[in-house]
Amino acid sequence: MQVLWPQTNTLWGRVQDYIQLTKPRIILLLLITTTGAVWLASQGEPDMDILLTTLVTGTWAAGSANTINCLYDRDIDQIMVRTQRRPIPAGRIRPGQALGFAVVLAVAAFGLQTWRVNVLSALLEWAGILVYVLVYTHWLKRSSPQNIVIGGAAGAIPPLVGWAAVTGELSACAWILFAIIFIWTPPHFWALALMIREDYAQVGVPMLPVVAGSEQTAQQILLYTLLLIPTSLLLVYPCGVVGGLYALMALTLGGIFLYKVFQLFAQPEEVKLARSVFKYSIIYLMLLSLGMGLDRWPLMHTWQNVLVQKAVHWWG
Ligand code: HEM
Ligand SMILES: CC(C)=CCC/C(C)=C/CC/C(C)=C/COP(=O)(O)OP(=O)(O)O
Repeated sequence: MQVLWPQTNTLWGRVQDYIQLTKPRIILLLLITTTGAVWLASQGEPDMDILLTTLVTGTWAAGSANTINCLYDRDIDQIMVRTQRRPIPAGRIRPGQALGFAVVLAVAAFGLQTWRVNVLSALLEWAGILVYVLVYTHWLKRSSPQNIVIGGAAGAIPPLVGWAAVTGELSACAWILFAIIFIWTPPHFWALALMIREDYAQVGVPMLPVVAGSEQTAQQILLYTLLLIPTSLLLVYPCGVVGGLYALMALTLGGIFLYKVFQLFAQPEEVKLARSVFKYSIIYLMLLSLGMGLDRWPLMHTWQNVLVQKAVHWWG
């Protein structure tokens, strides 16, 4: 069968196609979690050069990983309704072009991050690409219903990159940031998979809702969400890198998450509830990262100390 590659005519159309390959909305959230880590590691006073360079190279590295994923999965992406119109399955970008683009992005990310920041953070960016491409996309996605639990480690690497960019090493607190996203990933993804499980079933991808059904998936979502809340608080104690404002935000955001997940647990077949959990998972992670930033905002820190002192005085 002859394959046609209808090219997009205008330059802007081509640029848009390449941007689409990188899954930019997902990158935005990855950058937000990276920024949260940079903020905490530098105690609210980040070096702007380090922050901006890490965000630029993080965009390139994640863009490279996502492009390779689009390339590798082009066979199933062509069949699933959600992914059919992506540039490779729709024939707007050739596989060879996508590969070249991904290699350039990965090499540029490594070079710039090593040159301007440090080699550990650059190596971690490459580790993110390798885990996502080899462990998740190649090894587990099509073979195990636990694919995203283990493969989810890739998406949890950006905070390690941010931390290493500032300190040149990985402390226990960096690993707690990693753990927060690692545990957040199953509720995030399985809620979505509940909504589109027919798509996955059609192409034989063994996502948990396809293999184990809605009830067990909702149960697993609940377990991970229950674990997520105490994990998010480890940054307050024993880490001590954030204080009361973050704790309040983590508890409130976690409480809302748990409420939504309980609703889904009660009615696991209700697609509307799964959609609500999926959308909220994104808002949760955005606001939790914002909470880290706000808590360590220099002025906010002073206010918190004053409030704590007043409270102690009042009670005492
Ligand atoms: C292995 C782990 C993960 C899997 C399997 C996964 C899977 C997905 C899928 C299939 C989508 C729908 C994309 C689409 O409609 O084209 C999605 C959306 C999204 N994911 Fe994840 N995800 C994972 C981890 C993450 C991580 C770590 C982040 C960021 C910290 C993230 C952020 C997002 C965002 C922001 C969206 C919404 C994108 C939009 O509005 O189109 N995901 N995820
Ligand atoms: C440090 C660094 C560079 C880390 C890379 C992290 C990264 C790119 C995570 C992406 C996670 C994600 C969107 C998985 C979805 O894949 P999928 O194949 O299930 O989604 P799809 O079906 O929409 O293609």
